[in-house]
Amino acid sequence: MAQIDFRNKINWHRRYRSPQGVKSEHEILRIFESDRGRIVNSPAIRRLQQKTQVFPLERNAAVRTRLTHSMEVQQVGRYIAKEILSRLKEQRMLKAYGLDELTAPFESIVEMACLMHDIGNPPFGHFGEAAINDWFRQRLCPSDAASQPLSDDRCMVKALCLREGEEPLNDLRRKVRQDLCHFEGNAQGIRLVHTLMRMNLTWAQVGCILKYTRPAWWQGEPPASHDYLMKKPGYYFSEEAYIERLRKELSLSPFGRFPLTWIMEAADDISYCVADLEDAVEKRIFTVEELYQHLYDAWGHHEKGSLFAQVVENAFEKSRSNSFSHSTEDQFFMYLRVNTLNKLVPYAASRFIDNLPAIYAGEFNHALLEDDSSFSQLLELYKNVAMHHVFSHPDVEQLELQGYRVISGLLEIYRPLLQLTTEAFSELVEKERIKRLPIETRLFHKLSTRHRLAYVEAVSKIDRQSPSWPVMEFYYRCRLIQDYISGMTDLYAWDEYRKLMAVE
Ligand SMILES: Nc1nc2c(ncn2[C@H]2C[C@H](O)[C@@H](COP(=O)(O)OP(=O)(O)OP(=O)(O)O)O2)c(=O)[nH]1
Ligand SMILES: [Mg+2]
Repeated sequence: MAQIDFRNKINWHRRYRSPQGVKSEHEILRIFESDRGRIVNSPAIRRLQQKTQVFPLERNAAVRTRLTHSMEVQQVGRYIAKEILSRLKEQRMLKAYGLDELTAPFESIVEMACLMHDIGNPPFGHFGEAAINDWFRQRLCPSDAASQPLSDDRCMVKALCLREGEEPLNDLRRKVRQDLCHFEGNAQGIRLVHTLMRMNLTWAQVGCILKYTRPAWWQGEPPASHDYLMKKPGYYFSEEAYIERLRKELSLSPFGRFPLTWIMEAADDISYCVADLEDAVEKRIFTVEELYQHLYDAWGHHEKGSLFAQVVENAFEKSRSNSFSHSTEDQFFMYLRVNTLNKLVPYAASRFIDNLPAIYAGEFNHALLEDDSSFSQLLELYKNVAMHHVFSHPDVEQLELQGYRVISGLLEIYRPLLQLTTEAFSELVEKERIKRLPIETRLFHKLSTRHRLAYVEAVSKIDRQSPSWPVMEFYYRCRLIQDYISGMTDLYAWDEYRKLMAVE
């Protein structure tokens, strides 16, 4: 394995107009401060304030949104990063790992990746994702393209149907059909940061949000050595060349991950597991007493001094013993959060350090908090109780079904744009108004300029005489629709849907 030297990973260059030459510690710090400014001031971050964490369309402002959740993840990520760096300092390993002048960028990259980690999530979270994928799957049937050209290929788009004897083109058709049916929040995040918002962040900062390393067009099982890292799609065909360059810039192996990404992932896991339970109490899905009982029952085996006793039981007892100054609920969650962090953060830090060679190489095929320790068991406990008692609550499921319906409905409304021929759509893009296409013209005007420009730029690079032109044009047109709909906030999607369905 390569020698650990973080100077080869914390690459402060940018894709465009990159700083050049040798940089001092101070100058490198400034580059990462610039990344922070670009991220914090981005409208995509602000949109997270109206996106679902667990409860769609929530009016109670004390319940978390994706934005308030992301701020908490940022704080936990910073805590883990500091813990790792302090330990390495005590072990006098900072210099050996090339980190002695890079501790501040290390922390900053983790923090900002945490703040951005959900930036590509569509409205209504996983239900929005499922709605997009189901809708495209029903029309493109990627499974029919998996083998030879079929006479009964159910794909509704002519340009994407496989044809005898058109082999290289058929491969492209397979790839496109697969890719478009694997919309994923993390992959959309990469697209947003690079292609749509053109934030031009440092390579290291983007590398840190590449959570999964499977291309969206991947078919079949991922290799066992990378089955965790390739659990979900991490980037699209449209960003293939960019990711290839990113890999070179960060010395990443083909399906390897950037080392600091494991910290972002652990911070997310630690944050949401307690927060989701707290939100459920705020929403009166259960009381603290009922929650405690659920946790107690689900833990099963109770032994004196267990992690459950140290964290959950301790929080419960403390919150009852001094309930005069605050509400029991606030007290319970304060202690539960503090106890949980005090156990899980040091554990995540030691897992990172103990597995540093594999993590540095990008090949550690697990989450930091995924092993058979009691620490991972505690995290699982919180998630299981949330799964059984919160996500499955009738009100939550009702709203999720509505969210699914809204996203499918919006796709249906915009379908006329996908039904135009390549020639007709190209004419519409060029002239922006075509008399014989009144509906398509009006739908086209509703798309955001940023997304339209990304489409125009992508198709401008394709040779219109090449046989792949209609395939690629249609690909980018679908991306355009997915960009537009996934970029909406929950509330915006809801309002748009009602307006366009003319129900008010
Ligand atoms: N309402 C609802 N929320 C859910 C459900 N499953 C998970 N959640 C919540 C729990 C967490 O607050 C949050 C999990 O975050 P993400 O949606 O980003 O997924 P996760 O981080 O697990 O996966 P990722 O690796 O980022 O794709 O979503 C569900 O079925 N319904
Ligand atoms: Mg996530």
